[in-house]
Amino acid sequence: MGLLQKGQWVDQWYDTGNSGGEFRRQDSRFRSWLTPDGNAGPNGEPGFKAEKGRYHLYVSLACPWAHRALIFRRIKQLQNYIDVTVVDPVMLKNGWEMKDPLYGLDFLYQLYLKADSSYEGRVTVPVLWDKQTQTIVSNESSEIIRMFNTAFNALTGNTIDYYPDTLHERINALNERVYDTINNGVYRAGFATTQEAYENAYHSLFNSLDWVEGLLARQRYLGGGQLTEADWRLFTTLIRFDAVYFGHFKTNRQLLADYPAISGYVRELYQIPGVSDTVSFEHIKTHYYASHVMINPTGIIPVGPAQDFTAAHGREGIGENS
Ligand SMILES: N[C@@H](CCC(=O)N[C@@H](CS)C(=O)NCC(=O)O)C(=O)O
Repeated sequence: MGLLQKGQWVDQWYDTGNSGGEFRRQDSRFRSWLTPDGNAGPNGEPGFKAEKGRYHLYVSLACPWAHRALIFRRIKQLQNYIDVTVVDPVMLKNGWEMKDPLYGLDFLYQLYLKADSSYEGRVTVPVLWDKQTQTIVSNESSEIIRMFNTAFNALTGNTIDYYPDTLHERINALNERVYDTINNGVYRAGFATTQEAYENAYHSLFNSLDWVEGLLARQRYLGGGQLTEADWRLFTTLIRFDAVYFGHFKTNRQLLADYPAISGYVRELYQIPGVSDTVSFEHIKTHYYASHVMINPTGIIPVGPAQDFTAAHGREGIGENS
């Protein structure tokens, strides 16, 4: 675990010294957009044109943020348009390691330096790479999934919209709470270095999970009757919860298996065609338990829990009469 400083890789755990023991996630720095025609994206910067075979996605199968991008690649049928490299599950002193098919690199930080030799900061997945200009288009998963949602529609013919105009406000509000308290909330609990910071994260996490359970008892998806990006953003945290966060990050008031609506919902999303192919519990468990030596110094990877995401989800008809 480390970061780039002055063109050099430095092995360093997260610094929580100036934030009262609280883990603060660094903002992503590469924020360009893929667009159908290469015109500027929402942030006004020059865009990158959606083209078959031009872009490459670097992911970790362990990482919930990278997982979002992988799911959108699958559900938007982009497999023949964008190739993928999966980094090694264990991330230690050199950061993410890989067998890079494009340039023969060994470490993800080398790709960041190739894009920008003056880049400073953490080296994270996912990375959406442009082979043509040899740079990073984006390393921000929330924006990569928005690009995948629409940029290739004319090429693939897949026009399913996970961020429909009519639901923007609702989805944005859901995303904000889910990001702060659940997606990033589990990390704020797990990476806290003071009791207070951990407990704050723990309580806001379970307040939000109780709220999600209430919503999902009444309606099929987070935004109502329609599956949206808000569901996929939540799903990648939920699927890891009982196997990793509950124990490793000490978010252990209860298992998700003990929330009836949430657990049926996770099974439903897991069973959507193609999604299970994006889930690797081997990478998920190996990564967290073997990489975070500060939290789990023995590196022992738990054998359990026994889980069956293929069991009947029972979500048909939820919310239909309301
Ligand atoms: N905001 C980023 C966060 C990505 C992120 O933090 N990825 C983690 C893996 S789950 C990572 O690569 N961490 C390496 C590090 O922080 O050094 C996104 O959503 O794309």
